[in-house]
Order: sequence, then structure tokens, then C-alpha cells
Amino acid sequence: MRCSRLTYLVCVNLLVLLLLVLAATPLMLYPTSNDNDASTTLLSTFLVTQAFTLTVALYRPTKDSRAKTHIIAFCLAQILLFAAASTGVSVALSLSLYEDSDVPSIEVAGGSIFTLGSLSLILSSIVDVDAVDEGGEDVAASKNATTMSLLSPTDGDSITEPLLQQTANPTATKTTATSSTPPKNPTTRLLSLAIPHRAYLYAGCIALLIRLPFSLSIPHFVSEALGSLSRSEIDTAYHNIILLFVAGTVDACLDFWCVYLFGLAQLNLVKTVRTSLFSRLLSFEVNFFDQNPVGNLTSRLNSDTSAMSSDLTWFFRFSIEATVRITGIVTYMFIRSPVLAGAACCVIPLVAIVNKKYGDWLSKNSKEVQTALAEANSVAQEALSCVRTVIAFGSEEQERKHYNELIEVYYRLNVKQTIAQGVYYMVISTFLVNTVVQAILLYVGSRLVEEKGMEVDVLLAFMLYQGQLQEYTLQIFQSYTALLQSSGAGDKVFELMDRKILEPGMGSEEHGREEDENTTETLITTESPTSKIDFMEVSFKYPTRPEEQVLSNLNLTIESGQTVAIVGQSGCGKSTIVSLLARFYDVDSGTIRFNDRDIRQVSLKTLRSHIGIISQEPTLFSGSIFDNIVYGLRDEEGDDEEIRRQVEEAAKTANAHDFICSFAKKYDTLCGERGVALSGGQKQRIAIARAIVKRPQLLLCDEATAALDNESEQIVQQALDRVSKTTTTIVVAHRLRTVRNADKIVVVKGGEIVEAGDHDGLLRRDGEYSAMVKNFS
Ligand SMILES: Nc1ncnc2c1ncn2[C@@H]1O[C@H](COP(=O)(O)OP(=O)(O)OP(=O)(O)O)[C@@H](O)[C@H]1O
Repeated sequence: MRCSRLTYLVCVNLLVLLLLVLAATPLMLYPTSNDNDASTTLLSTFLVTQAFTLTVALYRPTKDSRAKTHIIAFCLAQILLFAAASTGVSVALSLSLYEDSDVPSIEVAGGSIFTLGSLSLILSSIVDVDAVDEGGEDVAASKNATTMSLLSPTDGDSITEPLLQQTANPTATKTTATSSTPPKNPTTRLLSLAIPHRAYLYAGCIALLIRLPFSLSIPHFVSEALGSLSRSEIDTAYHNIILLFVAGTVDACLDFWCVYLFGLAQLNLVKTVRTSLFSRLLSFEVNFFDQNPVGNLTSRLNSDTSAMSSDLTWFFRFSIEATVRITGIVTYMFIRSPVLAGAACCVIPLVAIVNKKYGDWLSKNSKEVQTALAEANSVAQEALSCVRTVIAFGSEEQERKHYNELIEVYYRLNVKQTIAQGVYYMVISTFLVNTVVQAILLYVGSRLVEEKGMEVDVLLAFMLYQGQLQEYTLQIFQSYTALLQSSGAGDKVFELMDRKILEPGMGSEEHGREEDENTTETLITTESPTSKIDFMEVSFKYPTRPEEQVLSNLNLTIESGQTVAIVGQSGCGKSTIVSLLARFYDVDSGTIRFNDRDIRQVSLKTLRSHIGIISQEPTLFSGSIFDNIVYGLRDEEGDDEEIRRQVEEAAKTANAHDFICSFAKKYDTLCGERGVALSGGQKQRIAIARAIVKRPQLLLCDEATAALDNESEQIVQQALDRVSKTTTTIVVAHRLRTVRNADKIVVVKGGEIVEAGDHDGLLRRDGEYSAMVKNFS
């Protein structure tokens, strides 16, 4: 395993710390007259080593700017530590001298070294050493630009900046949809997500900072009150009890603001991440959804976004609170007894190391947990959305088994996590912090009381504060662990955010944006409300199946207002022609022209606003019939009366008005999920009304009557015939009797057009079409 310079720094710090602790321990326990000399030696060793590690860190410039950033952050923190150390040590030394060496300076030095060492270890564990280790020069170089921009975002107000780091390439040719290289370390990126919500975070921090002195003083007043009582100083005890009550009340009031403001930041963060991710998902091309199960995506949208946001705000709140509390408590402890302070801090370095390891493992495991959950969700979602098919085929047991297997994987990963958590709490929290530290404090404290005449209430205060110190030390580490856990969940979300939007997704919108006005003009101001379509030498393969040539050099012209039927054997590419026209996919070569304009030069929104699509399986939303029909008009503005009139008119044209009016709630009748509360024919007629309510220039009917019985087929066919008089229509059909009246019938075979003409002409020709008609009759 390769080690970065930062890892070496941490190791050197740790080693020096251990040596100094070993050297200081006998001096602290058995002080001699040479203490001052010894303490000076220890302190200067520590400072020299720090200076040495700093020099090593700054020496030899590295090309890896990410590592550089970490090192600079590390060095800055070290410099701050130096400043704090010098001030702290001189204050402590003068205190001990002032008190006539009641507290030997060696104890001050020992305590300071413990604290400094611990702080530098905490710092080292927080700096993402492994991220620097893992990144080779190449990877790091590819990440540099975005990393640096995120470390110092200039426009922090836009959530899209940290979330959407890759914009679409408008001229991108079709490639298999893969995610682009993730631009940066997810932890740093995750942190940058909080930038737009900084107002709440700042306010929360201010409330926290005002609150903490009150909160921190409570154990002091308790110890003072008890100490006064033990000395029978009743008035002083009452005085401390009143102070305790006041401090506790202020603490409680400000606690509300902390919970509220940090909670608000979290809610806003979840909201922004969810809405950004959802809109990103909607801008992906159809091919993306061919490859990614919906359950998987909803899992990312729900559980991953909330996991990353809650852990992130948890990190902000508790890391700040814990840092302030630890600083306050450690300062208080050093002022009252440096030796006891050293004893209280002695396990912190160990906790730091264990926590770093635990955090790294947790980050990896939580990624696996989220993936396992997403897979299980995907299976559940699919089974539930196709529940009728599952029941009809008696596949309940099979689906149950499949889901159980995936949930078992999720369960096992969680069990692993629970065991690790149990071991962590057992060793760190219960044993080290609650048992070892308490025992050390009581032992050292009782010796100080016995041998140096230290007051018992000092020991009492230490016992009360040490609980808080350990609790918040754990909390600061856990908030770091939570951050890593968030990055685990955030990783998958960022993967989707970073995925390039390929044409025909948003890329084309960007492309079409400049031309939007012209384009809309072109499409709308044609003489007739219909459109002319040209397929010119069109070839196409599905990206997920590149080995199969679906269409090859297909040429087809559909005049404005014509009704053209596309027929052919199953799998010959009929529906593909429809999908290409709606730009669900882009052609590999050749051109499709809409009113003499290449559809790749038209924004998707504009193009689709002129196309109505009716498919074999009409998908209705779970709202009312009115909601479903008006869906086709959602972008249009107008008064409610006018919209209602248009909806009813479309329903009448689609032969749907009468059956809608036969329902008690008429247009307000609910359709049920995916329209389950309606018959196939009724659903199809509502789908027709939805497609024509916006008066499209082109109507695409893909096997619109194929799933209906004869009676329903006739009613729907009448509706389609009526609609096709006012628009250009392309009909894909199996039932040849439904296409007899088409202006042109096109026979597709092996991805090519083999015959074209009207019904009578093709029959006379006695070719493919004629054979198909004979087969069907
Ligand atoms: N999303 C897809 N991904 C990969 N291949 C696809 C996809 N959709 C269709 N195909 C394949 O492309 C070919 C043409 O399919 P298409 O749906 O256009 O045929 P069709 O003529 O409409 O068939 P049918 O009459 O049965 O509906 C088929 O071999 C099909 O398996």
C-alpha cells in the first residue's frame, strides 16, 4: 500500500506523542526538582518535531493539488496549534509559578503535550488521508480543476454548482450512456452542498456558540454547590444552585433554536438535492431508463438523498458543538489541574485512530448497504407495479423469494455494520471512556487530594466534566464517521448528477435554446396545422443492442395532412420509426425532417409540443379523468372555462365524452393507479383525448387498437379517423383492416421499406402487403 506524505506526518506525530507521553509519565507521577528542565526539554522536543514535520510537508512541491490542499490545511491547523500551545503553555506555566509551584511545570507541559498531540491526531483523522493515498497522479490531475473550484466556490448560491458539475455537451454524438468521471472527492463535494443553506447553518452556529458557555458551566456550578455544602457554606451553595438554574434555563431556550435552525438546514438540503436529482433524472434520454430500473432510481431519490442530508447536517451541528465544548472543557480542566486534564485526555489519540479506521470501513459498507437496498426496492417496485401479471402467473412465491434474497443481502450488510458498531461502542465508549478514564481520573485525583492537598470539589468537577469531554470527543469522531457515511450514500447520487446528458436529452435543449424562437416559428407557422415528415437514409441500432441493425437507409416522405400506415412483421422496426420521430432515440446516420427541418436542430420541448402519441398500452396517471386529459395542455395558460371547454371537445372527438358523463363524478372520476379503474377501450379513448387536446401537427398511433376487443376497436378507430382528418397521422398497425383507408401504406421488412402505396394499389401488386392481407383474412 502506498503512503502519502500526510500519512507519514500523522505517523511521525503519533510516534513523537507516544515517546513524549512515555517520558513524561514518570516525571508526572514522581516529580523531582529537575522538573522544569525536563519539561522544557520535552516541550522543545515536541515543538522541534512539529517544525520538522511542517518542513517535510512543505518541502518538495507536489503536482497533486488535491494532496497539496490537504497538506496546506494540515499545516495551517498545525500553525494554529502552535499559537494555541504557546499561549496555553505560558499561561499554565505562569499559573503554576504564581501558585508557587503547587502545580509543577512538568505537569503543565505533560498536559499540554497530551492535548496538542490529541488535537493534531484529531485533525489528521479528519483530513482525508486515504483519499490522497488512493488518487494516483492521473486521477488526481483529472480531478484538480473541479476540486479546487469546489473548495472555493464563487457562486455558492446555486445548488446546481456542487450538484451538477457536468453540463451536457450539446453536440455530443450518441454514445453508450455511461457516467462521466466523478469530478471530486464525494466528502468535499457533500460539504459544498451545504453552502446554499449557510444562512441557517450560521444562525444555528451562533445560537450554539451563545448557548455553549451556559451549558458548559452547569457541571462547574454543581461541583461548586456540592463542594460548598461539604464545607457547610450554605449561602455559597444556594448561590451556585441559582446560577445553575439560570444557566440551565438559558441553555434549554437556546437548544430549541439549535434544533430548529439545523433542522431547517437539513430539510432544505434534502429538498434541494431531491428536486435537483429528480429534474436531472427527467432530463435523461429514454435509453437511460432502458438500462436503469425505476425502483433503483426511486431508492436513490428517497433513501440516499435523505441519508446524505441528515448525516451532513448532523456533521455540521455536532462537529461545531463538540469542538467548542471540548475546547471549553479542556481549557477549564487545564486551569484547574493540568495533571488531571492530561489524565482525562490520555485516551483521545487512541480513540482518534480507532475512529479513523472505523469511519473508513463504515463508508465502504454503507455504499454497499445503499446499493443492496436499491436493488431490493427495484424488485419490489417492479413486482407491485405488475401485480396483476404476478398474480395471473401465480408468481407470488418467485417474486417473494427474489425479494427475500436481496433483502437478505441488505440484512447481512446491516448485521455486519451492527456488529462493528457494537464492538466500537464496547471498546471505545463503554470500556475506554467510561471505565478506563474514570478509573485513571479517580486514581490520579485521589493521589493529588492525598499528597498535594487538592480540593475534593476539583476532582468532582473533573468527574462531571470528563463524561462530557469523552462524550463530545466521541461525538466529534462520530460526526466525521457520519460524514463518511453520507458520502457513501452521496456517491450514488453524485454518480447520477455527474452523468452526462446525452442527446436526445437536455443536450438538444441546450442546442435548441438559441434557435428556440425560430424553431417554434418554423413549426407553428406552416400553412396548415399539419406537418410534413421526411426520413432520409435513416439507419439505427439500439444503444443497448448494438449488434442488431434495426433500420437501414430508410427513406420515407409523409406529406402534410396525410395518414400513413406502417405495417410489417413483428420486430421489423415499426415502433422504432415512431420512437425516432419523437426523438426518444437519435438516428445513427441519415436525417429525419419535420417541416423540412432536421429534428436534431429543434429543441425537444418544441418538437414534442407538436407531436401527439398514442401507444398500445395507454399509461394514465392516478388523478381524475380531467387531470389526465389536461396533462396534454399543461404548458398552456388560459382561463379555467376555456381549458375545460378544450378538454371536453377533445373528449368528444375521442368518443370519450359520453362514457365520462355516465360516471357519477363525470370528469372528476378517479382513474386509479395506471388507470386500473377504467376498461382498456376507455383508457385508450382518454389517451387519445390527451394526445389531441393540444392539437398536434403530427399524431403517432402505435398499435392504438391492438389490445382492444372488436367493439372497443371500432369506437376507438372512429375517434382516430376523426382526428386524422385534422392532422398528419402515422399509424403502426397489426390489424390490417384498420389501415385500409390510409393515404399510404408502407411495408417494412428487415429495417427497410419494401413496398409503399394505397391499399388497392398494393393488393394489385400482389407482393408483401397482399400476402399479409391473405394471411390475416
Ligand atoms: N429499447 C430497446 N432496446 C433494444 N432493442 C430494442 C428496443 N426496442 C425494440 N428493440 C428491438 O428492435 C427491433 C425492432 O423493434 P420494434 O419494437 O420497432 O418492432 P415492431 O415492428 O414495432 O414490433 P411489434 O410489431 O412486435 O411491436 C426488435 O428486434 C426489438 O427487439
